[in-house]
Amino acid sequence: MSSGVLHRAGDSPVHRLPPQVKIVAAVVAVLCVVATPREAFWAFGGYLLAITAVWFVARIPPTWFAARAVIELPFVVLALVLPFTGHGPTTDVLGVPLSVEGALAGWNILAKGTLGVLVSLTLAATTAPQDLLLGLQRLRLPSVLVTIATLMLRYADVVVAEAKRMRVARISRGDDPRFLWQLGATARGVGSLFIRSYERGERVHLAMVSRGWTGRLPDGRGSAAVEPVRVTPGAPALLVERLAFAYPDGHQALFGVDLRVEPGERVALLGPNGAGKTTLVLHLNGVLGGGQGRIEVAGLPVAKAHLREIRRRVGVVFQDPDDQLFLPTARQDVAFGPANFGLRGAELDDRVARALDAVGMAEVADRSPLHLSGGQRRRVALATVLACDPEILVLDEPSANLEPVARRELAEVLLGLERTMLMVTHDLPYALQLCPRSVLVDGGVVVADGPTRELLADTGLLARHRLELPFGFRLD
Ligand SMILES: Nc1ncnc2c1ncn2[C@@H]1O[C@H](COP(=O)(O)OP(=O)(O)OP(=O)(O)O)[C@@H](O)[C@H]1O
Repeated sequence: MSSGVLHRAGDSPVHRLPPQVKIVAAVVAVLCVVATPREAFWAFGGYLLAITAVWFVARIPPTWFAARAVIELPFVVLALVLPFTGHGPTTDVLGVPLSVEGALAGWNILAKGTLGVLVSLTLAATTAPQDLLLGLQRLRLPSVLVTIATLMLRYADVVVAEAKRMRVARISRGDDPRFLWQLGATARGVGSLFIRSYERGERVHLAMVSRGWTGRLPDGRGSAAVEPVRVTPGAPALLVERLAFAYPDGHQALFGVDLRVEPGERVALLGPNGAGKTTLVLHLNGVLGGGQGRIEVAGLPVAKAHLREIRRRVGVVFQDPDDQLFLPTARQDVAFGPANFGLRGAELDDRVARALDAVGMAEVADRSPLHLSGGQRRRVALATVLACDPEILVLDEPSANLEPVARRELAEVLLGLERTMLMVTHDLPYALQLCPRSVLVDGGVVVADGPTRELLADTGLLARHRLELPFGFRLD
């Protein structure tokens, strides 16, 4: 959405029209086009004239539409085939007999298809995707449909963003997708684009599941409040015993992990790439399961019967904030989790406001998260989890891709939160700053556990597990 796939930023009377008015106008225009008899050639000319007048007012050059008209290709192909395959009387064109009925049917499809595409492109060009969703909401479309449209837009955004990244990567390696001999590479690129988009979609889904999503849309009626479950007094915040797990493809990632975290502790989870850190944390709120061993959260076993309560208690902030943010505004994204857990009305609004406030993001509440900077997005992603009021905060690489100031500001926010915290990180100074205790995982088992300063001072241990303090960093 943010990438403005189709939306062309501008400030014209057309851009300024309320989105619901534009949606209704577009639907009426398409219905008129469809209802027009195919022989009324003048009417189609009139429609085209009206559409170009809108482009003129909106200051969108026809070339912009020409470049995107490729989506019309199926209509063109069909329109070209029909004169050859149609029945009835024929007429000779350059010695080739063409079906009159087929030609008229082809024209009908081409004219109406083209006008339909142009109307849709005009709407998309002059209305930001999030405004389109707002327009649908104002038109009182069932909230279920608006949510589905939101998710579809988010997915389209994911596909376009991946496609752009892959295109840049290809072009920078000397590839030029315009040439025919690059067709093979382009085809392979499309295949891998879909796999990557699917994987991204999976991660967005995991982040949704982690915030209480059960497949039911939070439409204000569906979710019941979470029943409070009795906490075992004196139980550790987290208890993991002999946890072993293999992915469905047979790859074993965990080989018997033991971990105990007391309430209020802040623990860093360190380890080289592929050590099993993410696999471990995804077990803590039951997103991954089916392995062997025991996991308890405040004495409550992580089992199917308690998953809702477990997910309310264990908030997972994913590594990439884009996996966590998918709704039109930051406020809606932050409300997603608590709404799934049954909060409504003033209570929900209050929870959202407090979470945004806690991360210093109250002023961006009504902006699209996808238009925020990387640091702001990470804070909003944290707010989406804080709003669920979890007792345990699990953060996967919170400082990744942050500029130094944003990294420090996030550390200040995290230090101000009084919660049990488990932080997966490769950023060893960050671990030292935020977590008095560190657990080192490698090869799917815990290989060291102790005060962060002591672990980081053990250069032999770090070297054996491919960890290294940054150049110039000294442990004083
Ligand atoms: N969906 C999957 N299917 C199969 N194997 C997987 C899957 N996800 C992860 N793995 C494998 O499991 C092992 C542990 O991966 P995991 O992502 O937990 O490591 P990590 O410690 O978080 O690594 P990193 O620091 O690189 O993020 C790796 O060998 C990885 O290739």
